[in-house]
Amino acid sequence: MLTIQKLNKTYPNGIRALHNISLTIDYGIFGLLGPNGAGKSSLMRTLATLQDADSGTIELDDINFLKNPQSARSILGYLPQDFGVYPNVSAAELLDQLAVFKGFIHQKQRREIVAQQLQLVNLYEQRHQKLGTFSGGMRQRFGIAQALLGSPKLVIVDEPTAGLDPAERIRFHNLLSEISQDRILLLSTHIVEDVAELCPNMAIMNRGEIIRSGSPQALINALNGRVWTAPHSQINNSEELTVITSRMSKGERWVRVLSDSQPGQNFQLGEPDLNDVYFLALLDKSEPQAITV
Ligand SMILES: Nc1ncnc2c1ncn2[C@@H]1O[C@H](COP(=O)(O)OP(=O)(O)OP(=O)(O)O)[C@@H](O)[C@H]1O
Repeated sequence: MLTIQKLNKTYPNGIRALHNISLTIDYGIFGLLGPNGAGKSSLMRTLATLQDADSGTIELDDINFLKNPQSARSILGYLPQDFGVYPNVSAAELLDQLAVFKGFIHQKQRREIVAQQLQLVNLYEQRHQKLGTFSGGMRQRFGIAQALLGSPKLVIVDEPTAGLDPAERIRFHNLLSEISQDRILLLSTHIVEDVAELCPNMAIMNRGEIIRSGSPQALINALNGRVWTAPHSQINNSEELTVITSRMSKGERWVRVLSDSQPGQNFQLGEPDLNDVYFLALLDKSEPQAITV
C-alpha cells in the first residue's frame, strides 16, 4: 500500500497546489483525474521525490518518501508529463545510459535489460532508430520502458495519453494494464475515458484537494436514478435545473441534469457514467447553483 497523509504544498508565489491530500493506494492502476491546474502534476512530482512538501507523509513498504528520498527512488519509476528525449540518440543508447544512472553497471546485464524493456513496449525493432524520429505514441512507450528500469514497485505516469491517436491510445492502455499486474501504477489524467477504461480505483482532484475517491463503478452507482436527459430544444426556459453537461451528440445538443425526480416532461432517465461523476464533483466544489438553460 502507498499511503499519503495530509500532504500540503504551497509554492513561493502563494499558490496552494496540495491541500491536505490523503490517499491509500493498493496494487493495480489508480487513476487521478482532474482539470488543468488541479494539482495532479504537483502531487506526481512530490511522490517522485522531485519536490518537497510543506507537511504530510508519503510511505510505501516502510520507506518514508519525504525523509528518505534516496530509498524511495530505488522503488519508483516516473514518466513525467513533459518527457524530453535527446533527438539524435537511439532508443537503445538512451535506455542504456539511463540504466547506468539506475545503477546497472555491468554492460552485459544492461544489454539484456535494455532488450527486455524494448521488447515489452514493442520498440525492439526500432531500437536503433533515433528518438527524434519517434511518433508521440512511440515516445510515450519509450517513456514507460525507462520508468520500468529496475522493476519499481511504484510507477507514476503523468498525463501520458494526451495527444495520442486512438490506435496508440489503445496500445498504450494495454501496455499500462499489462505492467500494472504486480505493482502500483499511478495514472494522472484529465481524460475521463482513460480512468473509466483502465482504473479499478480512482480519485478526483480539484484546486489542490481530493474531492471524490473510490471505485468508478461505486461512484457511478451513487447517481442511479438521478441523471435525466433531454434534447436542449425541448427544454422550457423557465425550468431551473442542475445541469451536469450540455453538449452535442449525433448532431443535436443534449442536456444532462441531476434531479431526484423527473425535472420536466421531456426528460428521460439516463444511464449515469463517469463523466457525470466528474462534472458533478467539479460543480460541487464551485458552489453548486441552479442553472437556467
Ligand atoms: N513550480 C511552480 N511554481 C508556482 N506555481 C506552480 C508551480 N507548479 C505548478 N504551479 C501552480 O500550481 C497549480 C497546480 O498545478 P499542477 O501543474 O500541479 O496542476 P495539474 O493538475 O497537473 O495541471 P495540468 O493538467 O495543467 O498539468 C497551478 O495553479 C499551477 O499554476
